[in-house]
Amino acid sequence: MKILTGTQIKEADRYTIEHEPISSIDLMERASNTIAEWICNNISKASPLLFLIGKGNNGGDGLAVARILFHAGYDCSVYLPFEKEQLTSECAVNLERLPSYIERVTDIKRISNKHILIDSLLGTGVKGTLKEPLLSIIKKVNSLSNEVISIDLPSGMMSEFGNTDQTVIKADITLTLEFPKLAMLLPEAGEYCGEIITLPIGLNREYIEHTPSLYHYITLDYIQSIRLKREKFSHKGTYGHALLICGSKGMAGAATLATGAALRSGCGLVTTHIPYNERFAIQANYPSAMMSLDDEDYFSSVPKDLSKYSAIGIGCGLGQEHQTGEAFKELLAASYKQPFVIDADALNILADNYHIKQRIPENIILTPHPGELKRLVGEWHNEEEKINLVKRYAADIKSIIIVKGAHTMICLPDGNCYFNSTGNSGMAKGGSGDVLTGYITGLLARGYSSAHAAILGVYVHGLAGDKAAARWGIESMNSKDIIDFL
Ligand SMILES: NC(=O)C1=CN([C@@H]2O[C@H](COP(=O)(O)OP(=O)(O)OC[C@H]3O[C@@H](n4cnc5c(N)ncnc54)[C@H](OP(=O)(O)O)[C@@H]3O)[C@@H](O)[C@H]2O)[C@@H](O)CC1
Ligand SMILES: [K+]
Repeated sequence: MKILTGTQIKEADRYTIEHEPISSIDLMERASNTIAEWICNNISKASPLLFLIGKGNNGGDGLAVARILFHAGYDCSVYLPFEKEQLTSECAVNLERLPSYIERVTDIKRISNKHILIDSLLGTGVKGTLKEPLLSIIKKVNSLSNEVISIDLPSGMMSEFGNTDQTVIKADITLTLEFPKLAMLLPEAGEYCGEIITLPIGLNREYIEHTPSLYHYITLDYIQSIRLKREKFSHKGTYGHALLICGSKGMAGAATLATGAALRSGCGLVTTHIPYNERFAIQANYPSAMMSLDDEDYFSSVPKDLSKYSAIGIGCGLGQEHQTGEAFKELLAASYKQPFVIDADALNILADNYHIKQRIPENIILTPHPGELKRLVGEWHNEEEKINLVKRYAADIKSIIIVKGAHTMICLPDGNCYFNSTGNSGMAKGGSGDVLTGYITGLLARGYSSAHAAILGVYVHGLAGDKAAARWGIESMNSKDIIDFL
């Protein structure tokens, strides 16, 4: 799913009104019906709803939803801190349509803690730092313990960048219209959204298809469209051979997790290159994997006959011994330009070694967490700068960078960025990255292109994490549980 900018969304709004055709007020009504339907299906009528209304069309949505839910039997009241003359025309029409039985709250200090607050103060129209009276209202709301549901965006949040010092409503749920907005997926302010629910409101398909965007949200439909079929008349040779170069003294766990994940990818064979003394964990846990053994307690010698491997993953638990760096260099020189995944210590070796950066083949996949990313691309001061640094580095090495975190971002060398829609904070634990590296290496061996392996790998890894969280709880789940659900 494309992610359009706030400006593009306004244009899509205008285009839809002109070409469907539909009037602006009817489009607002359609959006409001969709929002109201979601609330009817998910929020009990026992909870009183207090609508916080702004003077723009986001406020218009709030007033229309209040009316629809009132007629559906909800206990609704509204708080409107503006005069009628200040409202946009659609907002004013919806104020006129509001049944007089709906209570008008005049003092925000009188909100009871039983109310669910429906935040429709500001949507995509916000510009710059917040002005009064909204600044004080949003600060007040953030000091309360009430549940908050935001319409379109948590009020105050700008759709793309510039949220570093912005005051934003802290929502528990955000019902966003048509597309998630880029800022919702970035660490700067993404935390303010709570759970993100995307509600289609029927903006013009043709306009959306023809509007260029470098940003995409990964959906299940897209994942299903890129999945490869498994042939009936096939054998293990059909599905590729993954080589993992992982583990060092005391770090056999990382290699074991990567191996287990690669075995779930659908590839035909998995070989793990690991120090001889660390081989037991893999033998005991994953008899389906083969091993290539290193005489040292760390990666020191390139596995024999690299031509038989269709993809190579290197880095999990590797350590940063000098000899490991040398062996990495030899590996790159001896490889047959197979697709690579480079993770963890191998990324740190890459960041510190210009000669290795010069030798890496094109179209490989780098999987840094934020600390490793800084070593690769340098420091940033805000999300816009970070994304630009990542795009530049990906273009420079003509490869894919997976920036791990909430809504993991996959940046392709052509500048397209895909944001993940699966995963949870229970995955922020040791070993999750090893599972991802093993799984993506397996997908590359299985025959996926680098871009598809990265996108599919990240999505399925997050989905497995969500299933592990449902089974064990977000606190208790650990990285090995993710493998069980791949
Ligand atoms: N996309 C679609 O297809 C559809 C979109 N729809 C809905 O429309 C919403 C967008 O509506 P919108 O454009 O009227 O803007 P909105 O967010 O309500 O705010 C505008 C007001 O904010 C004010 N303001 C600005 N900055 C401020 C600041 N820093 N601090 C304080 N105030 C500030 C500004 O006032 P001003 O500064 O100009 O005095 C202006 O009056 C969108 O999010 C969605 O909910 C649906 O109805 C149907 C289909
Ligand atoms: K809002």
